[in-house]
Amino acid sequence: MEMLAVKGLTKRYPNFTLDNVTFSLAPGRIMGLIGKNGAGKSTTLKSMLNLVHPDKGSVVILGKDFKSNEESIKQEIGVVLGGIDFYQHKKLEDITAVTRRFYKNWDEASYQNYLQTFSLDPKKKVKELSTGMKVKYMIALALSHHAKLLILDEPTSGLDPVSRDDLLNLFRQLVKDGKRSILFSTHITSDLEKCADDITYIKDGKLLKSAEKSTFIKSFAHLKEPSESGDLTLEEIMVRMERRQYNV
Ligand SMILES: Nc1ncnc2c1ncn2[C@@H]1O[C@H](COP(=O)(O)OP(=O)(O)OP(=O)(O)O)[C@@H](O)[C@H]1O
Repeated sequence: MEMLAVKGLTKRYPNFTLDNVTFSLAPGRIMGLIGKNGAGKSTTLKSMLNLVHPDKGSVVILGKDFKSNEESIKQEIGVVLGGIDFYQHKKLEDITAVTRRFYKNWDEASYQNYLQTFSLDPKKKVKELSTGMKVKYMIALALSHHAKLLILDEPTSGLDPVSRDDLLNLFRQLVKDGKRSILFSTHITSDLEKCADDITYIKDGKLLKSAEKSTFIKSFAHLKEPSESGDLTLEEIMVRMERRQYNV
């Protein structure tokens, strides 16, 4: 069974349309959602989760239609969009106390274990955490209710190279038993060279390509210069696809 199947997702804003986006994610895999600023990555994630109401399309998560099973599916997924900056003055233990009540399958032993693993002090306030620690705390909350699908909007942005590498390693560990999958948006393409299995590329609100990483890269071979040997990097693919001409 697929972890996630998005079909024909469409969201119209006055000056932007997310247009008929379709992709799917299998168990045990990490998918990177890429696209330049304003391409529609966040709109894709928000529309999938009904945080903004899509005009068309269907989203099936863990075999169930999201719209008609929203409450039960939310118990089985972990979503980190935008972080926890609202709660700057709250202690982690207070945020956890609220979160814990929401999830029927909250696993306190797992939670305590993740706090230890990630060196998180529950007595600390959000404002006292580094960006990397905040992301790890959000992931600890998601994992403590045994989320099978993690959906993360730019989890590595603002992280230094060492913290980013650490988080990407964690992502690989999380999917290694084949029971979880991760979908995350980023414009740091080197993240994906390191850790993604699949790439979904949104350009101007449209799906340009969604495929397993090496297939994805090979499908852009036509962008290579005659003198270039080997595959293009994801960065080269994005830059060449998006390059604009200025008549100045
Ligand atoms: N609530 C809204 N009302 C109107 N337009 C919106 C709204 N939210 C987003 N948009 C528009 O939708 C487009 C896509 O935005 P979106 O945030 O999905 O892009 P993104 O790929 O996530 O960009 P970034 O990499 O900068 O985060 C933008 O043109 C944006 O202005």
